[in-house]
Amino acid sequence: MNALIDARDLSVNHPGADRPVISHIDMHIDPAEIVTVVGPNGSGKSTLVRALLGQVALSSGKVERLAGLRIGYVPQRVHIERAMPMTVRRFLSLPLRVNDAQAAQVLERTGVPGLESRQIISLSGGQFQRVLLARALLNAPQLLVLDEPTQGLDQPGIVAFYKLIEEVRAETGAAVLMVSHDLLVVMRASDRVVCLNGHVCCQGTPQAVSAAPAYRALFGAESRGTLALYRHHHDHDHDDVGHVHEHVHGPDCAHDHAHAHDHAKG
Ligand SMILES: Nc1ncnc2c1ncn2[C@@H]1O[C@H](COP(=O)(O)OP(=O)(O)OP(=O)(O)O)[C@@H](O)[C@H]1O
Repeated sequence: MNALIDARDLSVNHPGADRPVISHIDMHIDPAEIVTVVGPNGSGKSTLVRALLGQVALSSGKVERLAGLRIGYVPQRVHIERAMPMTVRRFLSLPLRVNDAQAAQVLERTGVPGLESRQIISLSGGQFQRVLLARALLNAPQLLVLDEPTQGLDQPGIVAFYKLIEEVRAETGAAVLMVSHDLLVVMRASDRVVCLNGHVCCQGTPQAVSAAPAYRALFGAESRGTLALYRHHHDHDHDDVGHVHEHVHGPDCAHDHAHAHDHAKG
């Protein structure tokens, strides 16, 4: 089946920056898969997502999106919307007008039924994220794009949110592209993980990425938790963990080589 998005050799230079924020990235999103982008602050995750959506100018490369692709996008910075005096019902009708039944149904689906008359500003962080997800689902997206959807949620809230995402994927067949800092939960809930630090350090199944030196170097102590998650199951021969694609550094790399030392150490 055709990829929903296929990107080749993507580089983005923000105005005034002395080097590319992201460089030479190849990436694709297939139908119905959950792909999560992880990486340190400032590693270009949001820029990559916006480049895939055609929202930033590319300095190199090409992005192909399936013709007519329906995308439900929840951007990272929605605090302005949140501060506006507005009911949930009205918020759901922006920009796409929906009827009461559709609004009620989508709120039910995202686990926050009956919130229509509540002011956006009065919602808890977890309720607000579910309302954002509800709005993103209204145009029956083939691809949901969620930029740090669990920011500000506590651990049970994070786990519950990812569970909801998996349910939505199973029901609708939508692919999901996420940016996240919740390494442990991401590893459980994703089909594929892309580890970013200006360039793609490594990508593959969660299991393969969690064992990759580049991932371990980038996330240090935090990565041990995700590796342990898989080691736990490795009391038998297990070659089929999927392939990890690691970036090979060259003389033209314009990015931070922090993790290259780890390769050298073996
Ligand atoms: N529109 C812009 N103009 C100039 N610089 C930008 C712009 N957007 C992002 N940047 C810079 O590009 C770098 C990468 O930003 P980006 O938001 O893509 O990273 P991120 O990995 O999503 O970060 P975080 O985890 O903190 O959200 C940062 O140094 C940021 O300041």
